[in-house]
Amino acid sequence: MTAETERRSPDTTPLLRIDDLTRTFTRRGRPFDAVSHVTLELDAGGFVAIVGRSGNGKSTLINMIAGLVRPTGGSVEVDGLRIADLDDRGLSLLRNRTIGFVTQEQTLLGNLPVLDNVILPATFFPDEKNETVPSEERDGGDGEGRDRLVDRALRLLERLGVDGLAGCYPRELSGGEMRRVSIARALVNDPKLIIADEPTGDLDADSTTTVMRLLRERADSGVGVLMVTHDADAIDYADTVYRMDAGTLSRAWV
Ligand SMILES: Nc1ncnc2c1ncn2[C@@H]1O[C@H](COP(=O)(O)OP(=O)(O)OP(=O)(O)O)[C@@H](O)[C@H]1O
Repeated sequence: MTAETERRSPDTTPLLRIDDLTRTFTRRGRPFDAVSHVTLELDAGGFVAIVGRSGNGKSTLINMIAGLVRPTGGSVEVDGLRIADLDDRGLSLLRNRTIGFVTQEQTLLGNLPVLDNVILPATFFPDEKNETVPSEERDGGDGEGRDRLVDRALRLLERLGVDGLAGCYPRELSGGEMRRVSIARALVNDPKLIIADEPTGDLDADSTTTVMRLLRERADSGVGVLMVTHDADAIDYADTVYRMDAGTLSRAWV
């Protein structure tokens, strides 16, 4: 860890700090700010929802938080680490261990059954220090560690009402079932920060309640949750709601 990437004191640092974040794209020769000078802090245990019309920059914002899109200006710090200071491996580790990312698109691996998809994040980086996952579960390999990991994954799948699909392949699942499996995969490593892009897209009312109660519980237990949503029912579970409009973020009173 270099001086620049040294982790700051968790006592003084919010879990997520976004400072003057901007991303400019160029389309048909004309530059525009998809995200424009956004500043936001999220503490451990906080639950923030971001709403806004399609194309207003929400996905670009959360992709910058996850280090998938590089900012044009400003900075993102997650758990005391500046995203811009991390190399590819550092970013992968952060995404794997600190952030649980529920993407808008379906990203389950088609050649693996549901259960293997869910435990996959816990099988990465077997030789790295991992503070969130008990050591005996880190390798996801043979023996007791794998059994516990499988137990944890099955409990999450059960909680989300899709444990009966553990042996199925993604192509055999509906959109809403895939969404719930993706949520289980995002939570399996007990992330400190959950970023969820439309986590209730494709879900019926009962499944929406199940998912939102799970996210709320995680927040109540000290996890930071940042959710992008169009779903009025989902918004009710957040502490604070922001609106994204033409790349800028402001408090929404809903
Ligand atoms: N790589 C890119 N190059 C050029 N323009 C882009 C690129 N990615 C996104 N955009 C544009 O940036 C704007 C913001 O896109 P973004 O996907 O962040 O919106 P969004 O609010 O998440 O929309 P939705 O709710 O439909 O997912 C859109 O106008 C989009 O067309």
